[in-house]
Amino acid sequence: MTETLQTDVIVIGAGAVGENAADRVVRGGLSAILVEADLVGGECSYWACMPSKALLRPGTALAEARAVAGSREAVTGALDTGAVLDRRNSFTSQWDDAGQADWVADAGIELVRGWARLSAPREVDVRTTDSRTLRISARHAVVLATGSTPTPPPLPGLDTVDYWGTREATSAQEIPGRLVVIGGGVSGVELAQAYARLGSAVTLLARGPLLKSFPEPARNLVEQGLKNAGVDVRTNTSPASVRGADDGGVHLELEGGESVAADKLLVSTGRRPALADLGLDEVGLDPRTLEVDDSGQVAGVDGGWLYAVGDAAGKVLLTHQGKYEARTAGDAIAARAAGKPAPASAAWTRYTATADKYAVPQVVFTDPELAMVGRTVEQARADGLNVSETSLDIAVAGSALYADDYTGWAQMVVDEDRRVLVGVTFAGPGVSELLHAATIAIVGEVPLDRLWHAVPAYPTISEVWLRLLEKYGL
Ligand SMILES: Cc1cc2nc3c(=O)[nH]c(=O)nc-3n(C[C@H](O)[C@H](O)[C@H](O)COP(=O)(O)OP(=O)(O)OC[C@H]3O[C@@H](n4cnc5c(N)ncnc54)[C@H](O)[C@@H]3O)c2cc1C
Ligand SMILES: NC(=O)c1ccc[n+]([C@@H]2O[C@H](COP(=O)([O-])OP(=O)(O)OC[C@H]3O[C@@H](n4cnc5c(N)ncnc54)[C@H](O)[C@@H]3O)[C@@H](O)[C@H]2O)c1
Repeated sequence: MTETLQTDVIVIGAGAVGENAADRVVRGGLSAILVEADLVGGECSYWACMPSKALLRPGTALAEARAVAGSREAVTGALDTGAVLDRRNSFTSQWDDAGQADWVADAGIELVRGWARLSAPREVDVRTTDSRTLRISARHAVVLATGSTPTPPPLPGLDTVDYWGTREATSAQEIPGRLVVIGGGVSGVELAQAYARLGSAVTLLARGPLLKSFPEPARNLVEQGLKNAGVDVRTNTSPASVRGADDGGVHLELEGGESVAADKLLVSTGRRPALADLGLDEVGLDPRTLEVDDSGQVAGVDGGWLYAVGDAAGKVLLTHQGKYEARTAGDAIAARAAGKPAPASAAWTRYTATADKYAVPQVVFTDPELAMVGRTVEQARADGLNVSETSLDIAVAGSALYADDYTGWAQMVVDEDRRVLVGVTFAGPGVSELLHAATIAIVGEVPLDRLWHAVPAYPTISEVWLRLLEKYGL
């Protein structure tokens, strides 16, 4: 028998993004049901951001202690692998979502556990985890916050071997002796370095350069950091086939004729929005061509009741940006339900995720870190902007104090017609905490002549801002 429920807004997917969307509509005075098929908290909490950073941080902390004379002499041991894994396990709450489910309840959101599918406009059927069938109807909106799924490469033999995706790599309880990683994107480089520092002999295969979308001097520093950690980095290298080896591991033939043997294979070759088996066809939509506007609303839906946010929307696959989309969509839903105008076309309103286009910050948490916000020179020129580029090595009193032989690089991209920043990149130890200043300068469109008055404290790495502005000509 089908049970029925009614609410104002149904949110499908209780990852970080779905949680925020539901929270926002409840804060806006509406009721919300949040449907989750797996763990409340989603990928970021249990198999992505949190565990991957927990695996990286101890290696970075140890390397930073070794980079300073005085503390270097005090470091006599190696990483304690068991303690690293225990700390990672505690960051994922041992893959138990009770804490997050409590947060959902405290936020006034109703949680339904099960797999949700659209069955009609504003209507969702849920096969619950305890095998009931629910039909939920929404008075105002349905929000897709279903995340993304990995896209494995069409590699001959891959379906015959037992390989890791990022889920297995972030939740593993043992460190493989030899690990081969396919994919030179952010997941690939972060996990390659984490495992190398935890004791694996790691080979990283990238079909092009590492971290292709970042400025070359910055990604070169990360590549050197990986090599310093012992990773065998092979750029412009693709596997031709893989098969199981007699010792229980894997054997890869590379396109150049070489081969690599390993105990484990990690495939991290990207992700795509998780829109399959959601019933989109039931409401006349093709999951392959979903168009989502700046307020999260899906195009071509009568009455505008369908929204998509976070990885599911496919715009920017980052937790913080997805949560921002969730806040803007949640506010837009609440405003529209109250009959207020919430146009998606006006930039920088609380109903539009404008920063998705101009000011996305991202940190690659390797050692050294790579932190970038906004556009590269190439992206800005492709957008028709008249930009200049100023770059230099990070060499200020703060960086010298931070680490002996500190090596870093910084770049700013300036829109010359408006004399404002449109892109900033830092690479080097400890630069991730410099990034938010750049994000504020870009979002605030702070004129360079005013930025000149933002004096960095002495002696911090932030003094690189002063050097950049001086080199620019101020
Ligand atoms: C290894 C790795 C490391 C990363 N590190 C970072 C990082 O450091 N910083 C960062 O910003 N981003 C990072 N990311 C990206 C980040 O994990 C994602 O952008 C983020 O998790 C997306 O959140 P989401 O809520 O949109 O999706 P998800 O977290 O995937 O949540 C979607 C939820 O929907 C549920 N669901 C799907 N379909 C249904 C259905 N039909 N019915 C019910 N429930 C359903 C799923 O079970 C899931 O819980 C990383 C990604 C990876 C792979
Ligand atoms: N620190 C962070 O913020 C962080 C960390 C990890 C992941 N993420 C995000 O999660 C998403 C997924 O990360 P990801 O690293 O899996 O994806 P990605 O898209 O960043 O990188 C995928 C890599 O795999 C390569 N690739 C794709 N198909 C291939 C093939 N057939 N053969 C060989 N190589 C192939 C691509 O060239 C690319 O280098 C990204 O959007 C990323 O930004 C963020």
